[in-house]
Amino acid sequence: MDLEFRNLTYTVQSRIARGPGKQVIKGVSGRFMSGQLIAIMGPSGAGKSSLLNVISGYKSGGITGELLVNGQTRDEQQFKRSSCYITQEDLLQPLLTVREAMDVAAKFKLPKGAKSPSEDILQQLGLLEHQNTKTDQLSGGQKKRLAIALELVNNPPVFFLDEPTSGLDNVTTVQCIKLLKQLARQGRTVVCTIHQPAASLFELFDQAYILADGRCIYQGDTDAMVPHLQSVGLTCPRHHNPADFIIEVTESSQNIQLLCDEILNGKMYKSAKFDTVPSEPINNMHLKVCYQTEDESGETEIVLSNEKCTYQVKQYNEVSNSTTSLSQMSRDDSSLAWMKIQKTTCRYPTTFFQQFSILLVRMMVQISRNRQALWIQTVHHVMCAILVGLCFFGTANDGTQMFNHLKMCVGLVIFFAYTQIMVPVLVYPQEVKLVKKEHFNGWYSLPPYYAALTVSKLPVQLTLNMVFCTIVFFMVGVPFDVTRFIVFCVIGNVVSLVSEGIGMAIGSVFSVRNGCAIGPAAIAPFLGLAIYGFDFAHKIPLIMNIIMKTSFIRCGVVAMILTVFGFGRKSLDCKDMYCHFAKPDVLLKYLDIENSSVWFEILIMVSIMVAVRFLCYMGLRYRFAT
Ligand SMILES: Nc1ncnc2c1ncn2[C@@H]1O[C@H](COP(=O)(O)OP(=O)(O)OP(=O)(O)O)[C@@H](O)[C@H]1O
Repeated sequence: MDLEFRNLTYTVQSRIARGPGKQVIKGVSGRFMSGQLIAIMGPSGAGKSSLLNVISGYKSGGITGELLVNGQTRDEQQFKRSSCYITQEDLLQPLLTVREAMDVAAKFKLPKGAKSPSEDILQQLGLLEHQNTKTDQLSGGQKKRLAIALELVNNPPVFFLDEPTSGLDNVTTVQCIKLLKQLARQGRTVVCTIHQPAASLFELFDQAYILADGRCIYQGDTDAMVPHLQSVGLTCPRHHNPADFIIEVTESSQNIQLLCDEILNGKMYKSAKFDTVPSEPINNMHLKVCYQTEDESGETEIVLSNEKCTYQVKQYNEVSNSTTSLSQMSRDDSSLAWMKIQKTTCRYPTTFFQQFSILLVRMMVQISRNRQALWIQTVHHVMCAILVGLCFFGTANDGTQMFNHLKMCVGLVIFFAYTQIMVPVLVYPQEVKLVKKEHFNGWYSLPPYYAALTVSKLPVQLTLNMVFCTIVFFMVGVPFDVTRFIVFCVIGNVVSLVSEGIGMAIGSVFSVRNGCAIGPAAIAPFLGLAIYGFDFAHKIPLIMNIIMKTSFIRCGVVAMILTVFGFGRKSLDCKDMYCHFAKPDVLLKYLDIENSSVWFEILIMVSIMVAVRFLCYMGLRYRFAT
């Protein structure tokens, strides 16, 4: 697939300062041909990652200009199905083996019943011997290769990689770039950003696209760069790395301007194979009519429109003839054939329920293998339950301890709220990055992911909450009644699900650093409203009263008190001469909740839970769209 972009700009809007925004990419043009390995280079902050994100579709807002595929304005949905994006960070599903990760990718990406190519790909990429190693135990280079292998499962014709060599040593870097070159030689378009490669590495690339200050200062064959620089009076010293030299010359803004003007901000392509550099910009060459088709006999035919296009095809054949098998592969990978296949299939090769079940199984396996987290959660719940139980041990029937019972109800609700909000706030930002990558690369859609995420956590969460509630209930000595006990556990679980929803909503939108501060802060208003709502509910205007009733902590506490002291609870023992609150009804009246219904409070909490989980879903959609 040949990619082209014309007069591309990308503007980022500051979240804090208002204004026209910062233009990161400034009207650049360029084209990336299939069968080529292309390096986007430039000094730090030049806009390399931004350009890659824009061309790949990973970023979609704040963009102007034209994006074309095989010369035609591209259909974003269709293009996404034909390309994949490999992020700089090695985002791999933890706690799965290499083979399991590959098999999951194959299940998502291939139609049901299709033979999984996992073994062949692992063999080709030298990962077969590590197929039983967990993904988090792989070395940096192996992780990078696995990230590529996962996307190779459905053999997309376009690969985008953001700094694939970052964090790798020299030997592994060369191996990685050679692998990418091999992928390109098989007919794919492989575009990656890279930071000042060594001279030997630079030579491995077919094309260099150099950016400085958001503008293109060179586009063309890597071996044509030094002659081009010389032609504009910037002579690269002998034995100097050309990749270093071009970055060095960008220190001067005059050089940037000169080079940008020479290359027409990317409209010109410099080729070493041309004796004469084309005098006209490439975008006037009508390259769009140069594409491959497959007729009914399966033969690949090259359709040409003009002489300039013939050159491109000759160059392509020259490369692909170098090995017989690769030329065969390039036929198989004919971009048009790919487009034909993609047009007939929907966005995902699997249905909602298939995606849901694959995700659910994957999540359950990961949860069950995360022994450390399971132990920490279990110990936390049991220890806290025992501590609460010891604080209020056997006092449930003591009429003089009524206010301590109230404190216990408030304490239990706060325990569930804070325990459940912090885990997703800490874990979710990283998970969102990984899920965004998989979603962007067309593995699955958001609804089945979200459904699986919600369901997968329930068994462990509900079990631990039940354990906590049981220990507290019996240690404190609340009179046992089946309904009371079940409702007691239900309230704990509902409060924990609301808090988890709030934590997920925060974690999906904010980074860990911000989330840590926002998490507890998000609970605070509910807590404040709860306290305020108890003391002054009868003294404040109706509207304020309604707002306060939306505090899920207040609902939880009220429901908890109604459960502990309701359901026909008998009078408590009184060791003093007079116990004002020995009769539970007196306490409920004093708290102004004698007419409240435990079911109504639970209903409000369930509504809040649905609302926050919907907010979380919308937060994820927002993150994935930007
Ligand atoms: N969301 C954003 N908000 C504000 N500025 C941004 C945003 N995204 C990118 N930028 C700015 O755009 C410029 C280009 O960023 P980009 O990450 O594309 O550069 P880069 O060439 O990839 O840099 P590096 O090699 O250091 O990763 C930088 O000055 C960066 O600060």
